[in-house]
Amino acid sequence: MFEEISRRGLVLLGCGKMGSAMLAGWLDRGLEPGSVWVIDPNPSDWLKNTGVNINADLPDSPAVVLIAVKPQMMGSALPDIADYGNGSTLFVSVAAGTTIETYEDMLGAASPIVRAMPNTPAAVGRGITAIVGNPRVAPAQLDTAEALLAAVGQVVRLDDESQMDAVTAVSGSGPAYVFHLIETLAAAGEAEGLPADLAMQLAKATVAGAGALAEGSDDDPSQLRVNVTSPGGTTAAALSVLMDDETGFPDLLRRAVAAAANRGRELAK
Ligand SMILES: NC(=O)C1=CN([C@@H]2O[C@H](COP(=O)(O)OP(=O)(O)OC[C@H]3O[C@@H](n4cnc5c(N)ncnc54)[C@H](O)[C@@H]3O)[C@@H](O)[C@H]2O)C=CC1
Ligand SMILES: O=C(O)[C@@H]1CCC=N1
Repeated sequence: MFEEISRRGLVLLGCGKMGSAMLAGWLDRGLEPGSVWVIDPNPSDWLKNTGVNINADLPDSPAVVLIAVKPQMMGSALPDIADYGNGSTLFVSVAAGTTIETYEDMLGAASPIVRAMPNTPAAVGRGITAIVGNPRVAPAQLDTAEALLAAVGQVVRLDDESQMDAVTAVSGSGPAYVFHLIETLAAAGEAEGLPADLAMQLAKATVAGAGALAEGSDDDPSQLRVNVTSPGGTTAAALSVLMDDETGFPDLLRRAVAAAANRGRELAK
């Protein structure tokens, strides 16, 4: 699956949390470290031990340049790869907010550019990434982007770039909401008298198990919820709090997801 990248190379611009999550997944799945060139002024110890090329002379015509710097760093980072613009190199950006039009302005309108939104479970092969390309992206290049990202989880293709801020708010940022759920579920268990390590073990296993059941079951999540809820029992007591119209999850998550999507729109400006 990595043949073209093995031949021409992959340049990773920025290798922080998201770049490392994807790189870890690719290396686990057999990508040769020698075919990866990372540009990052602050390489982590983990990165230095992977065997990839770090801040070294770059290949002439890499198959893919993957952009994983923060949106606010684009102005200073993109000049390092601008020479690849308007050629056969495929650019794939995972930055929240930064639009395809911005890349066309900075890298050349003839550049094939895929905008992607992955998430950090990519590090364990359980990510999900949404992708959309500009008209310069040939079908085979979109397939390459999809194959690269499919190596670290599921991939969905979007009809329209305008969906990207909502995707970012649901699945790009979403792992943080789930991690916060684990933290607060464990803290609530402690408040009910459990030792901290036991509360955390219960919270992590519950979220992981429920996620696996939701993904693998023929029943939808609302039915799975009903299956846990004995009439007049403990779950019903908890859900009366969580499903409260004014203070419960639905309104809270609606506001949280809207805040993330709005921030994505602001970053685009
Ligand atoms: N962390 C996440 O869960 C996700 C992040 N993203 C996107 O990934 C991008 C990176 O985010 P994180 O990895 O979280 O940030 P990060 O801060 O962990 O990583 C950014 C990296 O860029 C490097 N960097 C700074 N200036 C640079 C330059 N001029 N040239 C090359 N590298 C430079 C930094 O040293 C750092 O290692 C962002 O655009 C973000 O929107 C997308 C989906 C999920
Ligand atoms: O917080 C952020 O802006 C990035 C994009 C999605 C997840 N992390």
